[in-house]
Amino acid sequence: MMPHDRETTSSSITGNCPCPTNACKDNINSSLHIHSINLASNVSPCLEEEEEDQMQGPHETRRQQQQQQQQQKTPVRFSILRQSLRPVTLKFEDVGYSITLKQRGGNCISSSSHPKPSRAVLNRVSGVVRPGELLAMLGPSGSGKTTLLTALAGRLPGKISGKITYNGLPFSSSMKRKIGFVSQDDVLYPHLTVFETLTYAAFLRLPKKLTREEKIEQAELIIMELGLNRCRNSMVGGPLLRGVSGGERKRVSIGQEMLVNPSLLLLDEPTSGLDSTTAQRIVVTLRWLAKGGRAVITTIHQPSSRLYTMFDKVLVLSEGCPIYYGKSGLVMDYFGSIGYMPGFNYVNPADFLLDLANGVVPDTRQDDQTEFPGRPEHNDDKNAIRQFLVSSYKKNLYPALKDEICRTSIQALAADPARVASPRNYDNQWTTSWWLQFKVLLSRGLKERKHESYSGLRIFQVMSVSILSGLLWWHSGTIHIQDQVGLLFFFSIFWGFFPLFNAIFAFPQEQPMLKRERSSGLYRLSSYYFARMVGDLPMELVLPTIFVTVTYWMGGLKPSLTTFLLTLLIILFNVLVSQGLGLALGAILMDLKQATTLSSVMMLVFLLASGYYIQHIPPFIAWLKYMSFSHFCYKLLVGVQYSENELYECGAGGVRCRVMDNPAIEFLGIDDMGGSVAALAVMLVGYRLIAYFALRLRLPQ
Ligand SMILES: Nc1ncnc2c1ncn2[C@@H]1O[C@H](COP(=O)(O)OP(=O)(O)OP(=O)(O)O)[C@@H](O)[C@H]1O
Repeated sequence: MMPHDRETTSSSITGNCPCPTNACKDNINSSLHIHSINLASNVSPCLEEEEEDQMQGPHETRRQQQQQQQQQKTPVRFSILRQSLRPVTLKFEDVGYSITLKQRGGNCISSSSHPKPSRAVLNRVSGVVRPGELLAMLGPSGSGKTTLLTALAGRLPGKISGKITYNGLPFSSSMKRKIGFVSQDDVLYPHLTVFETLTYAAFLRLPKKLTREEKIEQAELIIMELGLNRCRNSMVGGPLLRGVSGGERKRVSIGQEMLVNPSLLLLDEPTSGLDSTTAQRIVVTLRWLAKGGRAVITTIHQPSSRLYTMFDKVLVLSEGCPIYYGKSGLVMDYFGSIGYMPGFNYVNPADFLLDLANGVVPDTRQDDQTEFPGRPEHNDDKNAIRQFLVSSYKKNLYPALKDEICRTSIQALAADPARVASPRNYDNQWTTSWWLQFKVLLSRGLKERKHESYSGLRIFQVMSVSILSGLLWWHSGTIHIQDQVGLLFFFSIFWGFFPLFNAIFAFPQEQPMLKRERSSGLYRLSSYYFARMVGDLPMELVLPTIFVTVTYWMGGLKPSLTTFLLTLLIILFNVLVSQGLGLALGAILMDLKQATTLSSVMMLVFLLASGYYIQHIPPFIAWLKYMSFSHFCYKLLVGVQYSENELYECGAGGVRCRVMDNPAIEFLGIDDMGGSVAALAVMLVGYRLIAYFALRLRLPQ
């Protein structure tokens, strides 16, 4: 399984392999090529598949043999993960972080009777991780591991004290593209399959110079590497949709970040909830990634002893304070030197470390009569033990660590002349072009939302309302002009409400994914925004078109194709404006409850102020109608339906009246149609601009 082990065994055959891509032409790429053979031919598929193979009949086996032969004929693969393109040395010095307490008396660290308004979550934590090293952060739940990891990834909001540098430089927008961050909660699109998720990630993350096929190939390699082949075509799933298992989902998250070919990879509990074999497989992969010149940091809960031995360094936290930082193999010696020799029950050093970090020393050999100054006499005083461990760290390990940090600063500068020669190299451009980002995001959005957009329920909702209203207004005719005007008003209101409430969900629902991907600098906000707008269009326009077609002709409106088409155009215009308002409200508030409440109030105001229900609105509040897109839509609909000099039957015995004399139409006024179109156009652009800038403010730059 360990890829770098395979590398040594198969390098001898590189000379014979055909070189399929341009990328293979130079020396660097020929080393990628070496690895490709390993991955393509030597990677053992996941265990389940091997077992399945054994159970399959000869026909299946023959098919697989054919596939293998086919594979041998196809171009040999290479892996971008073979080597980090720009190794990064991460240093963190005396990192501190506090949170403000919202409620009084919630302080679990301070024993003071006067609770402080803030609580230290991290307290002067330091360390260095060089390319090629795998650092594990251990500590009890709540000890600050995730907080530190998030700080190191440059994603922690608020003020962080101390210093965090990457090759001696502070966090920058170019650095964020070199960091892979796997959070504890898997943020993935539930309706995409494993293969689709990783392929879209490859399209967005891998550099322009790779072709589409090469990017797909990289996604395939990751699938093989993480043992996801069996579930490659299963939906990822989420809280409301059953998909792949939790462990598989975690591996998909890791795979996504591996596709950045990160220089620095940070993982928050990547093995949680996994069986020990899969956990080991993941740590082996992390180790391999580290050996490819990356700095890898992972938090981990209770690693088994065989996992523990794979870590190069360990950082142990206890209530935000470090109690050990150093080589994983020296941990027992260190704690032995300060008076905590592990007893025979501690086969796993991680168990021993976690007990100590909790202030528990139940099974140590303290009967050796050696004096350890300061060591608490009573093993049941957890706070005293923790304090002793923290002060021992400060006395014994911290000075050497400071030295190491200092030395690393000088080495990092020497090892990275590119930075000195051309600091601007660091401000690199986007990995992919705007157009490619747009295309990928559009395709991904369409796939992810097709279930929602084309949901039978939604179609049923619109169709049933259209048929019902067609029946209610059945062949109304101008003789009942008031009813006809009512139908036009209903058009403007229904197609104001419906798109508005659908659009409100767009950004709040996608926020976690957007935050994650924007933090990694995957794409421009504008490419995402346009892809979203365009992706929503088909369904936003198809449903009202069907609705209007059915209801217009059933409702007996003017039987003129031109009038029908104009009516349809006005309603589609209204739909786009209303959708824009929904997007803006969603982006500003980013809270579904607040957004739906506010929009229902707004729509109610628009409904009342549009001029259909109340025709004598007091002048001091009459301006409200100018805020209402429904008012302009209603006015335009009436304007195209009736002409100024048109007559209609207004009484018994064939009495005819002017349309303009009808009180509702007279009050509305059907002059100045151009003004209404202009008002809607301003709203169409304005709401979308507001939504865009609100998103910019809300999301990481
Ligand atoms: N934004 C926040 N608001 C309130 N408390 C916070 C916040 N961020 C961190 N904390 C607190 O800081 C402490 C450290 O949290 P953190 O998530 O870093 O711990 P952890 O070691 O990763 O825990 P676990 O292993 O359970 O994930 C916890 O007590 C947590 O409640």
